[in-house]
Amino acid sequence: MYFKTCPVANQLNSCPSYQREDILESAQYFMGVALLAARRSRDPSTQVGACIVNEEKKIVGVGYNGMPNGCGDDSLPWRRSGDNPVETKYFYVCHAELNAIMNKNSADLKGCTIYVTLFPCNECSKLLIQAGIKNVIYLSDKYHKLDNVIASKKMLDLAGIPYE
Ligand SMILES: O=c1[nH]c(=O)n([C@H]2C[C@H](O)[C@@H](COP(=O)(O)O)O2)cc1CO
Ligand SMILES: [Zn+2]
Repeated sequence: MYFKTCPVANQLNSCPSYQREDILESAQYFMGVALLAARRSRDPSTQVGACIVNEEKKIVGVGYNGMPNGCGDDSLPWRRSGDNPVETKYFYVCHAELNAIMNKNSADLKGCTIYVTLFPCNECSKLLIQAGIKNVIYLSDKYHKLDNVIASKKMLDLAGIPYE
């Protein structure tokens, strides 16, 4: 049993078995890392972060949505709509999940959990499934009515990957 205040000396930290108890839970920590990564995104409307964690609870990949490497942050559009889809961001932006997978520092991602601030789209779910990710933890599901998210959930269900 551990005490915040040592019951013997009635003094903080004086007990050899003292340890802090109000620590961040691991799920909060990993989602916190995803949220911090999202803050690196230059997308003016939606910033997404992803943090991939292995079965030993070690972070093995982090990413956020951004333009492809070498394409220059000012060379491609960030707008959401326009007369020509080529002039919107959607053809270009690399999703947070893709970047987290590509940034992995382990041989593979089999059995990993992904913490992601926005529910993965259908393309990202394909990547997660093929990479061997076994669990999805998300914060926002703001696009749950969109077909791509419905399709995404369909694939995750079929692949036996829970999301919560
Ligand atoms: O799975 C995802 N991962 C991800 O990084 N994104 C990014 C792509 C865009 O930069 C942004 C969505 O933009 P918007 O909300 O303006 O449509 O979020 C979007 C999704 C799902 O839509
Ligand atoms: Zn996606």
